[in-house]
Amino acid sequence: MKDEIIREVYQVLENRRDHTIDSYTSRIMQDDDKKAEDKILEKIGEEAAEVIIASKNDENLVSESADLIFHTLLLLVYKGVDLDELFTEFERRRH
Ligand SMILES: N=c1c2ncn([C@@H]3O[C@H](COP(=O)(O)OP(=O)(O)OP(=O)(O)O)[C@@H](O)[C@H]3O)c2ncn1[C@@H]1O[C@H](COP(=O)(O)O)[C@@H](O)[C@H]1O
Repeated sequence: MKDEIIREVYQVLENRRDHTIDSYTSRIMQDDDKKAEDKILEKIGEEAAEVIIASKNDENLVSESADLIFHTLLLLVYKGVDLDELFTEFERRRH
């Protein structure tokens, strides 16, 4: 199933967090305490703005949304949230 890619990427990000390598996600998560979190939060802010612009211009909406979702997942991994917590939250809201 295509939606398995989210779980797959999440696992890669957890791995990057726990086993440092020379890569974008690994590097951003290894920054000292507050700095790492601030960098990820800054990216989320930028990507959110890019989604707004993409929507208004009817251009690159899928790609910009993927960037925003990706960086949100990165934040959850950095903060130690289990992916199932996110899925459970969506299930809880389902009516
Ligand atoms: N899905 C993504 C993904 N989406 C976006 N990005 C990166 O996020 C960064 C910021 O995106 P931007 O659009 O802001 O690009 P930019 O303006 O060049 O960014 P800056 O670095 O200059 O801020 C870029 O370096 C993108 O390559 C991603 N990097 C990684 N992944 C996934 O995460 C996994 C682990 O990544 P690595 O740590 O690179 O191995 C990969 O296998 C992928 O599946």
